[in-house]
Amino acid sequence: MLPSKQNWLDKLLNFGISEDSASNLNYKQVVNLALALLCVTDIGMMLVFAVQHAFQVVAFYAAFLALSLFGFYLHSRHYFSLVKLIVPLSTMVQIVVTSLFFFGVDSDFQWLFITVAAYAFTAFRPDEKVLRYSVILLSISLFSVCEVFPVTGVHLSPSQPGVVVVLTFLWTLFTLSVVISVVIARLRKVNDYLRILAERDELTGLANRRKVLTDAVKMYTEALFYHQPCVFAILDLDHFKRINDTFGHDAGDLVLSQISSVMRSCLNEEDAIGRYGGEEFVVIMRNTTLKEALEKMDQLRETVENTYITTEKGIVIPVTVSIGLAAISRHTKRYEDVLSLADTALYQAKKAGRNRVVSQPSIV
Ligand SMILES: Nc1nc2c(ncn2[C@@H]2O[C@H](COP(=O)(O)OP(=O)(O)OP(=O)(O)O)[C@@H](O)[C@H]2O)c(=O)[nH]1
Repeated sequence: MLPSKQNWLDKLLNFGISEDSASNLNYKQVVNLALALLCVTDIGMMLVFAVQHAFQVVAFYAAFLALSLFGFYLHSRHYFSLVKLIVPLSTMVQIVVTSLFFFGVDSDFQWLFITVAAYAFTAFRPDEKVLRYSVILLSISLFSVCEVFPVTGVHLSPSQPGVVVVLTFLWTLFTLSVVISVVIARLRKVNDYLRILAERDELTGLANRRKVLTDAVKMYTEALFYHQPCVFAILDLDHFKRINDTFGHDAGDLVLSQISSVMRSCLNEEDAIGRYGGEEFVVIMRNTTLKEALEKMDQLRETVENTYITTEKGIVIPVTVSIGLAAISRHTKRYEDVLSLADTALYQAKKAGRNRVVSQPSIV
């Protein structure tokens, strides 16, 4: 099967980039993209001039193609800073020589300097301002040289400059849109990653308090809107302080993370679970009656009771959980009311001896 377009693009953008270079990731990807675009341009130019039998010019572009490929090699050998400079310098030389000596400035080929400026803005970090603005200034100067010395191209017939103008415009447009779309795609990925970080509890991998409460509001509203049953549960590990005091805080962390996975595995995809705080969790079961939720939570309680957490030192820690349940009803005006009822039920479960499930209202 052929790899998807996204796969190809990702492979190209990440060529020669190792895990440890995450802080430079976007800049390195822009350099890879620029190298790839340079290769495509050089191959295109070689074809154009080969058709015109201008083989010295073909050799000129072949040399720059080799330089770009060497750039990929250097990149894979971690000479990133060098490659980052080779790209704009190689591009500028090619644009100047092509404008002044091959196509002539009538072709407006020199407008490709816009892509060098775009590169300078996206490939150099904010702390590399000197390099960034040097490249931009050099591009502007060379562009001005091309505009001031109106040399007629030696390789274009009188009608051809117009075609080159159109192609230059299209290639600039294409290059800029590729750079912009890559930058936007990267921003989106970073954004998604940050959102996941902001919504996840680091220790347990479950949703954190903010996320599970957002889910609670959403599921509460949906249940009211579609007239579906929905149950909230608060789960609290029993005597957790004792676990910490007896086996140490690290063992407590281990219990929290492993019991979280066990609890998640007892739920459906549709159910939401999150760490409410400390050793307390919230579960929201959509489209579930109180009776069904009681059964499900009792199974979960039993599974936790039968799970023995073993520490690195081989110490086995028994864990139990108490659970309070409450369903959305016409008496509940806000999701906080349901949570508060579930909390009351949890208190009753604790008071009645722990390791049990109690609902509000209770059903026998
Ligand atoms: N290891 C560890 N302990 C935590 C964490 N968050 C909270 N705790 C501890 O959890 C304990 C909760 O204790 P309590 O609120 O007294 O509850 P409990 O001992 O479970 O007693 P009951 O709930 O009445 O069964 C406290 O000792 C907290 O320090 C955490 O992230 N890691």
